Amino acid sequence: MKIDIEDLSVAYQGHTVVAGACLLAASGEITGLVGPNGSGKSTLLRTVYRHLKPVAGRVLLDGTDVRALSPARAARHVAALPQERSGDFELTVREVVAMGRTPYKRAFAGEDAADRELVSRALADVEMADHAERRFTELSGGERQRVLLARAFAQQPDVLVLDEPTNHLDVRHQVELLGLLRARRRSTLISLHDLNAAAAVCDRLHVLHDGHVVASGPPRTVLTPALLAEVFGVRAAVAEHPLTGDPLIAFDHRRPLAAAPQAGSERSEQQAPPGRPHRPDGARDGAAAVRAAPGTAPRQTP
Ligand SMILES: Nc1ncnc2c1ncn2[C@@H]1O[C@H](COP(=O)(O)OP(=O)(O)OP(=O)(O)O)[C@@H](O)[C@H]1O
Repeated sequence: MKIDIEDLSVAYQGHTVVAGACLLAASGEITGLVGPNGSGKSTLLRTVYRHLKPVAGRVLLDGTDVRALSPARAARHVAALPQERSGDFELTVREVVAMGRTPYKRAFAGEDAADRELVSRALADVEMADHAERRFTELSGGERQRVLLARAFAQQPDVLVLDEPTNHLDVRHQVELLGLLRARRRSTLISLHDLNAAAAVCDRLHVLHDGHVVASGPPRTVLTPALLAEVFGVRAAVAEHPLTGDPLIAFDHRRPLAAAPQAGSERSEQQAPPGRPHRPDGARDGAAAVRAAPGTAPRQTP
């Protein structure tokens, strides 16, 4: 199932924080949202899982506006791992994961064998099967995150919407979670702060800056030193990962703040200036010009 986000604007108390965003998350692909703090990633994701209503624009699931779906129908299509947590559940881990089956149940209907099997599998996927009978409130932050992810898996959605799913996870569980997402090949829209993780796991990236989508494309063409300087304000080199061949970003921790880009400097085809809406056009994807951050030697990625 694909997600089409068309000219989406979202506001809090009249203050627009996502402005005319257009992006496509293709069926079966992992689509990443990256951007600085406050750029609008969570807000955009909240409109996809219907927590927020846009002031303009639409979110289409295979052409159907998500707001036209009943809550149960929407929950069968979209499972979310939001940043905001709806209270601490006084439930066992297994009961929390079983909540993922609710959209498929008639009122007061209990679990059947198929539900129990799906819940067990979801718990095993996130390595929490041994904790199934523990209280959710007794878990560490990373363990809770994995249980909530298992709940999303148990929901068997067409689309997974994950807001910073690697928060709280140690490095092994981060790697495993992202590997699991790749192995599942389910349509996934994911926000990530870790740009190296985004480069490794995402088929396409959309970069948000001040509520605008300013660049879109495969990680290799989007994550350039120029964009990292301009959008994130950091000096960085982009190399090839020696083990995987993915883009590998090395930040300059000694001089983190990049100088403002030179006026009239070269810009890749997919990169609109911050503050100006970018309309992704898959047909125009291709190798983008790679410009080094100010003060570094220019380099080309393959
Ligand atoms: N409930 C809210 N009420 C008012 N303003 C909000 C609310 N939630 C977010 N904002 C504001 O909207 C803007 C975008 O926030 P959002 O959480 O979408 O950004 P983000 O890119 O996900 O940030 P981060 O990387 O820090 O999680 C920010 O300026 C934020 O302060």
